[in-house]
Amino acid sequence: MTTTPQVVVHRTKDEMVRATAARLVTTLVAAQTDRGTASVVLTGGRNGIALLHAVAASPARDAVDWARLDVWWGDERFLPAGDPERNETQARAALLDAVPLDPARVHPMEPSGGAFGDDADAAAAGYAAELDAASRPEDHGPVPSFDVLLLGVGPDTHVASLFPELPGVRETGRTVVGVHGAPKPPPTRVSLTLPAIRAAREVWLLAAGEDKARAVAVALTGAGEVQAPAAGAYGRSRTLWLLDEAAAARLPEGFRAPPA
Ligand SMILES: O=C1O[C@H](COP(=O)(O)O)[C@@H](O)[C@H](O)[C@H]1O
Repeated sequence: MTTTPQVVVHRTKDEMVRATAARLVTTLVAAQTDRGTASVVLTGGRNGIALLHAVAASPARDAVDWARLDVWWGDERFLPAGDPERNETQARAALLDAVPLDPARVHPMEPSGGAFGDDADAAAAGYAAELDAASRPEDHGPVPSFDVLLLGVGPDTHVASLFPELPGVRETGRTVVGVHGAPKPPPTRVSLTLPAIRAAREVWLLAAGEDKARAVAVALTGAGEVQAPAAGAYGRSRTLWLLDEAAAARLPEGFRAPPA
């Protein structure tokens, strides 16, 4: 099922990030109230990491029971463990090291030189197996029903490490793929596929800044997902685009949610 995207526009990137941090805390607390546990899929990139810094700085963060949160990643730059460009390294520095998570519930993608050596495809298959092992009968598939899946939107409309026209965005069978020849460095990556992304209850796409305005407009006005991967990212219950004014600047009239 495709959920109709809801577009929320904040005045500035800073407001977008702080409001999204509050929204994330509230959503995770609600999931823990309803189901006893919660799960989040993290993104890298400027906005995704800024969001984690904002959660860390929020006094409300203690409302989350961090020990009952499963943390996954939507994509990873296939680099050695601890490399500053790895999404995991940045997420740990921004938030994860500051909150009392259960280490067994934190699921980074393998680094290069790790359990799968330099084989990104094997690392992808390993992550797919980890997701499969974590999924329950009620998930109806090989991926858990994540509560919130976060995606930064690249200026070329990429999400996770699914880039326009590369094979990963066309994948319909596997839940995780190795990515080779990515146009944004590093060229080798590991990424959830669109079917895995769509297993999430809520998918939140983050974009701020004028360099994202074209991508936002293209993805929301009928582009195909092979040419504009962000167009194919949606959640089972909700798809939210969280923007600042600069990123929303090229959207036609009528796309914004009415002010709350
Ligand atoms: O390389 C990546 O880029 C995207 C978007 O990043 P941004 O800095 O343009 O917002 C990000 O979503 C992805 O996780 C990351 O690996």
